[in-house]
Amino acid sequence: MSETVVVVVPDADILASTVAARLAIKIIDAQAVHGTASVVLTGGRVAAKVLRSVRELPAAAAIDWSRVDLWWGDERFLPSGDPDRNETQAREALLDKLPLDPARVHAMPASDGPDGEDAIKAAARYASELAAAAGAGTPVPRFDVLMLGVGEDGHVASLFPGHPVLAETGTTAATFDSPKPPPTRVTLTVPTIRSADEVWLIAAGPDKAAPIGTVLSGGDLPAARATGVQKTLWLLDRAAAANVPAQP
Ligand SMILES: O=C1O[C@H](COP(=O)(O)O)[C@@H](O)[C@H](O)[C@H]1O
Repeated sequence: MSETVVVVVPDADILASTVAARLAIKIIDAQAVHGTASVVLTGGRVAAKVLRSVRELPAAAAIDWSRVDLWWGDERFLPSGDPDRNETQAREALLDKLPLDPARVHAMPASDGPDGEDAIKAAARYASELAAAAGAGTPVPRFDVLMLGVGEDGHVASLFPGHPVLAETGTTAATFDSPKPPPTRVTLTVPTIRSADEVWLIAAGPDKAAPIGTVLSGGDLPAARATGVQKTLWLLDRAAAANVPAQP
C-alpha cells in the first residue's frame, strides 16, 4: 500500500538541507539492503540547491559513491555542457566533486550526441540504457528514489499540462513544443515515474503554491500522476505549502 506524506519546513534553505539529509540516509539504507542505490535526479532551481547541500553533509561520507546509479527524470535537449542542461547543473552542484563510477552516471543524451538533434532517437537510446541496466526483460531498473521539481504550471520532469507527452506509455519520450524553454526535451514517462519505490516532489517558493494546492486537493495536473510504489513524499517550504489542505 503506497502512502503519501507531506513534509513542510520553514524556507528553501532548510528544505534543501532536509532533502539532502533524507537523500543521504536513503542511499545508505539502499546500499545496506541491495549493495547499490539507484537515484533519479531532477532539474531546476531547488534540485541544484539540494545537491549543493549534499556536499556539506557529514553523512555523505558514509555513502559508497562508486555504488550509486544516477539517472535523470528529464533533460533539456541541448548540446553537451550547455549550462541549461540538467546534467550540467547537477555536475557543477555536486557530481563532479564525488568519486562516482562514470559508468553509473546515466545522463540523458545531448543534442550533439550520437543521435544528433533527433530527440525521438535520443529518448529511445535512454530507454535502451534503462532496459540494459534492468536486465531480465524488465524495461526499468529499481529506482530507490526518484526526485522531481514541480513547475508553476504543475509540470514534473518534462510532462506539461495538456501536452500529448502525458499520454506516452513507453519508458521515455521526447517532448516537443514545451511551454517552458527549451522547446525540445527528453523525459521519463508517467508509467516509468510510477515504477519508482519512492517519488519525492520537491518545491519551494510562493509560485508553487497554486499547483501544489490543486494537486493535493485532488486536482489533475501532471504532478498528481507522479506517485511512488511505496511512498509519495511532498517536500515543501512554507510558501509552496500555502494552499495545502489541512493535514490530519
Ligand atoms: O525545466 C525544468 O523545470 C522543472 C522545475 O524547475 P524549477 O526551477 O521551477 O524548480 C524541473 O523539475 C525539470 O526537471 C526541469 O527540466
